[in-house]
Amino acid sequence: MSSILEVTGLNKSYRDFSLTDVSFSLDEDCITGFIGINGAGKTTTIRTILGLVTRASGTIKFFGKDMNKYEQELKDRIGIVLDDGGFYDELSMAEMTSIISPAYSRWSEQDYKTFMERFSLNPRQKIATLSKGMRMKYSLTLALSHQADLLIMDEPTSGLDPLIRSQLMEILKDYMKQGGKGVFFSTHITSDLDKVADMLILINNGRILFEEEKDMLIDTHRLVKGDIKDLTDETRNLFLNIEETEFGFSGITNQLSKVQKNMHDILIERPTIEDIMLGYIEKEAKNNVITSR
Ligand SMILES: Nc1ncnc2c1ncn2[C@@H]1O[C@H](COP(=O)(O)OP(=O)(O)OP(=O)(O)O)[C@@H](O)[C@H]1O
Repeated sequence: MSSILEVTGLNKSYRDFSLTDVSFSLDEDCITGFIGINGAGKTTTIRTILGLVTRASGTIKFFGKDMNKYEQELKDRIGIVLDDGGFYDELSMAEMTSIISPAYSRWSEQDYKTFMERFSLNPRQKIATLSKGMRMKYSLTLALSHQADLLIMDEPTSGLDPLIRSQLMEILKDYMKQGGKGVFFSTHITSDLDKVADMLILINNGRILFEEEKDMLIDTHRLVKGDIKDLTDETRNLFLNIEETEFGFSGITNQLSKVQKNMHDILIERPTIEDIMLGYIEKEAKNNVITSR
């Protein structure tokens, strides 16, 4: 499998936030979910790898080529969906499209019309009058209309109703069927990824906490529920996080066999992506408290 994007040692600082040594890679034929809570650094990472904000250090290679040297050629091959879209509000979608489409060497008027119809968008409607969801659908239409080899989307599902969200997931699966393509999309709505993602990358406080195959991640973690009296210093350490209530505890573990050896009368469930994400975030928060003491 060849690499579609390689990000190595990316650093970027704002006054109160930094991306620290962000490295990851995307393989072709993979849909990768870029997950993290609000303010984790998803948008900053995406904008930085696309060269929309400057970086302090790091290398970015799309399709094996350096973004600094081949920016125009590479952007021709990337379908981009950003939250603001960068559109001119006073234009209609048709007028905006006539400005954007010549920038792409493989623009397909047929694909454009198909997606505009699929999303029930009227090309004559002014951009200023589009709802948030319609704006997102228009962005998606543009990204999907120039035979891109990689789709990079920042929170594409935010503002979309559940019907359109599931339609989008189907569109992504169809897009991948062409072969040799890749999708990278950020979201904090992890349920969107359950059906479609192959890989997951978790970012928190500007650092990558894991980059893992989704199925592997779910297979190696379990949600355990049990009685608080079974929690000792030793057993607590077997969990990424623990939530205690008056009825008992629940926690995420990646050491199930040890948990089973040391704890009895427990319920073991398959975790969701969100359970695992929160487990790692809470574990990091706990570690940060310990190291800052
Ligand atoms: N231009 C900027 N100047 C200063 N700080 C910024 C700027 N852009 C982003 N930040 C800060 O960087 C941090 C990460 O923001 P970012 O938008 O990358 O997070 P996110 O993971 O995309 O969040 P969300 O899910 O809420 O969109 C935030 O604390 C934000 O305030």
